[in-house]
Amino acid sequence: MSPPVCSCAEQVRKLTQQASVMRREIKNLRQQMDGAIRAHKKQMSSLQSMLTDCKHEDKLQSVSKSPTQSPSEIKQLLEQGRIQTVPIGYISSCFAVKNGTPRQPTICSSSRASLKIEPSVFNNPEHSLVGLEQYSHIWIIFLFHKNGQMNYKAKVKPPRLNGQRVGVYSTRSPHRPNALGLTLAKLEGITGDTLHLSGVDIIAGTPVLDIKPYIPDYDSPKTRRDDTNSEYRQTSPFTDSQMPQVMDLDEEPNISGTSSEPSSVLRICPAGPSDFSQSERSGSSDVTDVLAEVKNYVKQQQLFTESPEDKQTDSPECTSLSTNHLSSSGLKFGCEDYSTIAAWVRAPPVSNLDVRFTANAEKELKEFVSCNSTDRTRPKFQFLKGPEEAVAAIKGILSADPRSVYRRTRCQDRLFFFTLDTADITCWFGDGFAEDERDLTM
Ligand SMILES: C[S@@+](CC[C@H](N)C(=O)[O-])C[C@H]1O[C@@H](n2cnc3c(N)ncnc32)[C@H](O)[C@@H]1O
Repeated sequence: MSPPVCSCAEQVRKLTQQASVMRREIKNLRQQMDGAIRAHKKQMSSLQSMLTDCKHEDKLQSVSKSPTQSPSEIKQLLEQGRIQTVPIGYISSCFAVKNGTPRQPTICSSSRASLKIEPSVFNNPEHSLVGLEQYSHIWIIFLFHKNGQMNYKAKVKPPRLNGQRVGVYSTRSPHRPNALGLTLAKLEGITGDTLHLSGVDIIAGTPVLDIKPYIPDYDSPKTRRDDTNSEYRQTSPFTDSQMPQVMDLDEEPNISGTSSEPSSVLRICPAGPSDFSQSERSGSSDVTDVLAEVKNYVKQQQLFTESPEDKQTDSPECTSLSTNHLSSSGLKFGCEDYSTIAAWVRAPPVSNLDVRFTANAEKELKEFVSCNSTDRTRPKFQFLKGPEEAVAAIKGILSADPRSVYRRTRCQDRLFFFTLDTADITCWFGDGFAEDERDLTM
């Protein structure tokens, strides 16, 4: 029996109604979903911009502030000179530890190091170096991070002053408030985000806070180096009789001269091929020279303080200047344009030391190959380009006597060890001469 027509039509009507309800529900759901998607998108975009802000904030924080500081606090701290610094990179160096590291870069121009700019400081660290390749030298501002307890005193005893105290700010001592070091290094080249340097006095792992190009026009006042009267411009607080007490600072020993006094002559026997075994003696610097220089200096000072009426200016360093009249301070205009340094820095009464190599050390050093070598059978330097550079570095370091005053004056032990690049150096300091039976070891 077939169903009645009316009930079928009724069913169709009900189904049609249900379908239309369902369509409405679907439409509603779609609208809700669209709304949700829009809201989600909006939320995502605001989250994204928050994230960008956070990243920017993080970067700023990582460079100059602690995470807890707000921008206004940072501004305030900056104005007070109390910002927290963050290294722009860390030094890789042929000097692993302080012992045996030259006291100034000029002592050891063949030393090598590199500095990679931290990616946390710039998104593209290599961009920060664009243009720097045009300079031959850069200033490196770094932290003496191995100063231990950060002790510092107003007066320090530089090693080469044999116990004498001077004001910390008249020296380049690492032990100073803020423990900041300043080195003028040679820029050998740049590859990507990495600077290749030579002539450094900085140990491996040293945090670098800043680098700047060396621009002689800005950084170097006129000197009398190219002038035969240069010595006359040096200032010294010491009289002739005091002079011998002042035995140079460790900071800038004069490396042009070698010792002429038997008591200070060293014979050092760690490393070096035979053709380098005798130090090339260049120039001479002894106490007599320094005293003569100081006498000249004192003479010049007297000339400066006399009035023009008393004395017609004919001092050697001023005759070349067109303005020879006196300033209000009593100094001649023009003369003060020239830089002056303490006499005991420019020409220290302490002579440099002679450096010699034993045959065995020469032989062992010759075994070393350059950092660029592919020879795996021989000991290889990590930074140095070969034995010649190592010899130059060793001579520079030892001729300036890297020992502490205590070690030099109180210890019986004349042996001294240090590490240069991948080579361990053993040497012997002696009066006049000494033997070295030790080997250069890797
Ligand atoms: C006398 S300081 C001079 C440094 C720089 N040229 C200056 O004038 O500020 C050089 C000595 O500092 C020491 N030194 C180097 N790097 C250091 C570091 N990261 N922490 C502590 N001492 C360091 C080494 O012993 C080196 O002989």
